[in-house]
Amino acid sequence: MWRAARSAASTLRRTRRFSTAIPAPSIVHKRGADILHDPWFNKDTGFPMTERDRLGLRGLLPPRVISFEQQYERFMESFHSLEKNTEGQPDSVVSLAKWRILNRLHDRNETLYYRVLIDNIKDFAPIIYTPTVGLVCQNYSGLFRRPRGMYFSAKDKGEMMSMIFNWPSTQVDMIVLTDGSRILGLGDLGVQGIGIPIGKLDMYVAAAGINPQRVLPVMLDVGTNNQKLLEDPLYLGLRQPRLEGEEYLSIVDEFVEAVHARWPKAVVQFEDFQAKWAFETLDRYRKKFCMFNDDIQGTAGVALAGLLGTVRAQGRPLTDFANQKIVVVGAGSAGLGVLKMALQAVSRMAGPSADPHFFLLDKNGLITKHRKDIDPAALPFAKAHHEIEGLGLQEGAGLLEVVKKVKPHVLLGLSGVGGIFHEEVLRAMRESDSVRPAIFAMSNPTNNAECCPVDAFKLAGENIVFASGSPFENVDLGNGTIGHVNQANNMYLFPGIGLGALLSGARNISDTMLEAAAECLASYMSDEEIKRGILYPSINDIRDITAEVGAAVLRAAVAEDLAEGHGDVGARELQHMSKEESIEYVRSNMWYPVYGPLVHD
Ligand SMILES: NC(=O)c1ccc[n+]([C@@H]2O[C@H](COP(=O)([O-])OP(=O)(O)OC[C@H]3O[C@@H](n4cnc5c(N)ncnc54)[C@H](O)[C@@H]3O)[C@@H](O)[C@H]2O)c1
Ligand SMILES: O=C(O)C[C@H](O)C(=O)O
Ligand SMILES: [Mg+2]
Repeated sequence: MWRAARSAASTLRRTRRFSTAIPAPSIVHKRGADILHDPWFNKDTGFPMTERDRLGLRGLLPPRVISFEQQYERFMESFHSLEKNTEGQPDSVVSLAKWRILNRLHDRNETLYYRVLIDNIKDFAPIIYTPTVGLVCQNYSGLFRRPRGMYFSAKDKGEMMSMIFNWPSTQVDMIVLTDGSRILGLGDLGVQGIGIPIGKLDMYVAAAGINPQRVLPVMLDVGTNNQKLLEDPLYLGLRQPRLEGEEYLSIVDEFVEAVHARWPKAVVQFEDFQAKWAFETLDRYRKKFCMFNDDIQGTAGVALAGLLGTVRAQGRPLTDFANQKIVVVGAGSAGLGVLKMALQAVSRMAGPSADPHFFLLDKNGLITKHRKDIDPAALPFAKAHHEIEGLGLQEGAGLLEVVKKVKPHVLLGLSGVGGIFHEEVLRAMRESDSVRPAIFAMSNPTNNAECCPVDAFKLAGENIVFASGSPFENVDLGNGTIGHVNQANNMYLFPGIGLGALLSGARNISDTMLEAAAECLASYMSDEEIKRGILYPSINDIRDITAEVGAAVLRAAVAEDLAEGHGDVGARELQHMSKEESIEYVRSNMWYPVYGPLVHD
C-alpha cells in the first residue's frame, strides 16, 4: 500500500518534471518593429523598459508601460462600449462588430486575446465559434484582411509536400481541416469555410490549452458547387465545381501525406465535410494515423452523454437507455454518427441481440428497409416492416405522423432545417411515453435549430429536457421556475479528444477512446443538476471538463496499447499513472496565456 502510494507520488513528480507544456518564450530572435508585428511576441504597451532597451523597441512605443491587467481592462471597456454603441442594431451587425474587435486583437496580441477569451468564454464563444462563426464564413471574402491558417487548393497538386514547409512554426500538434462542403447547416461555402477550423482551434486553445503556436487551421479548396459564390467577383476560392471521386481523394491523400511527413504526431480533426466524404475519409485514414471526424464522432459522444442524462432525469437507471424510443431527424454525418454510438451503448447494456427503439428520418421521411438506394450507413437503423406495422407506419412517413404514433422519449434533430420541429410536432411530444420527454434541436447555427427553446417549453410542456446545438438563453417559465437550455455541442468533447490523443501519443483514435470521452462527460453532472434538467457543464467550466475528458481518452489509449507517449513522457510512464495523476498530467500540459520574459535576466 505504502509502496504503491510512494510510486504513484514519484510518477507524479516525474510527470511534472517531464511536463511538455511549452513555457512562454524566454528569448526572441526578432528585434524592433518585427516584434511588435508578431502577435505571438507582441505585448503592445506592456513591454517593460528592459525589453524595450534590449530589443530595439525604445521610441517605437509611447513611454508609459501599461500592465497586462490594465490592457485587459482597456480591451473589455472597448468591448462594452461597442456593445452599447451598437444597441438596437440588427443582430448580424452587432455580432460581426464584436467578431471584428476580437479578431483584430487576435491578429495583434495573442496572449491578451486568449486571456480575454478564456476569462469570458461564455460571452465570447458565441462570437468566435457557433453561431457567429457561421455568419463570418458566409461573409468571409468581404471580411478578409489577413490570412490565418493554410490553404491547399486543387491547383496545388504535386506541390503540397514543399508547401507544408511554408508554415512558420516548427511544431504543429493540432490541425483542423475542412473542405468547406457542409459548413454548419449553411451548406457549401467553399474556401470561406476556413472560419470553422479557425473557430474550432480557438476552442482548442481556450478549452484544451493547446499552445496557439502549435495549431494549424487548414482549408482544402477543391472548388465549390455554390453558384452564388462562383458568380461573386470577390469570392476568394477556386472558381470551379468541386472535384469528385478519385480526383478529390488524391488531393486529400496528398495533403495528409505532406502533413505527416513534417509532423508525424499531429492530430488531425476533419470538420464539416459533406456526409459522403466525411464517412469515406474517416474510413480511409482512421487506422493509419491519429485523426477523427468531429461531426460524426465528437457529436455522437456529446449526444450520447446528453441522452444518458435524460434517462437519469427521468429517474430511471442508466440501463433503461436500451428501452428509450428515440426519433432522430437527419440521416447525415451527425445523425448517423449519433445512432451508431447509441447502438454500441445499447449493445453494451443489453447485449449484442439488443433491439433498440430508434427511428431515423431524412428529407424523404422515415427510413425503412424498403427505401430504394438506401445509404449503406443508414441501413442498420432502417426499420423492417414488422417493426412498424403495429404502429401503422410505413416507408417515408412524415415527422408529425412518426412522433404521434411512436410517442418517443427523445426527439433529436440533426437535419440542418430550421423550425422543422413546428408547433404540431412539439405539441405531439406532450403525448410522449416519457415522464420527462427530451427535445434536442442540435442543428447550427441559431436559425437552423429545429426549434427554439421558448416554443419547446411552451408547446411540448414545461417538464421537458431541452438541448440545442447553438446557444440560447434559459427560458423563464414564471413562478421562479427556469426552463434550462443545454448546449449539446461537440465543443464539450472535441478539445478533450484531441488533447488526450496528443498527450498519449496515440497511434490512432479508437472507438474505445471515444466512448471513454462520452462516458466521462455523461458522469460529470451530479444527480441534483440532472434532476433540474442540466445535462452538460457550464461553458465556464470547459477547461475543467476538457482536462477530465482528455485524461479519460489518454487512459483509454493506454489501456488499448495505442499510447506511444508524448515528448519526454514515454508509454511506460503513462501506464503507471493513476486516474488522478493522468488528470494532473493533462492539466499541467495546458498552455495558459501570460506574458513571458523575452530577454534573459
Ligand atoms: N450540435 C452539434 O454539435 C452538431 C454537430 C454536428 C452537426 N450539427 C448540425 O447538424 C446539421 C446536420 O449536419 P450533418 O453533417 O449531419 O449534415 P448532412 O448534410 O450530412 O445531413 C443532413 C441530413 O438531414 C436530412 N434532412 C434534410 N432536410 C430534412 C427534412 N426536411 N426532414 C428530415 N431530414 C432532413 C438530410 O436528408 C440528411 O440526411 C447541421 O446543421 C450541423 O450544423 C450539429
Ligand atoms: O460547429 C459547431 O458548432 C458544431 C458542429 O461541428 C457543426 O458542424 O454544427
Ligand atoms: Mg462541424
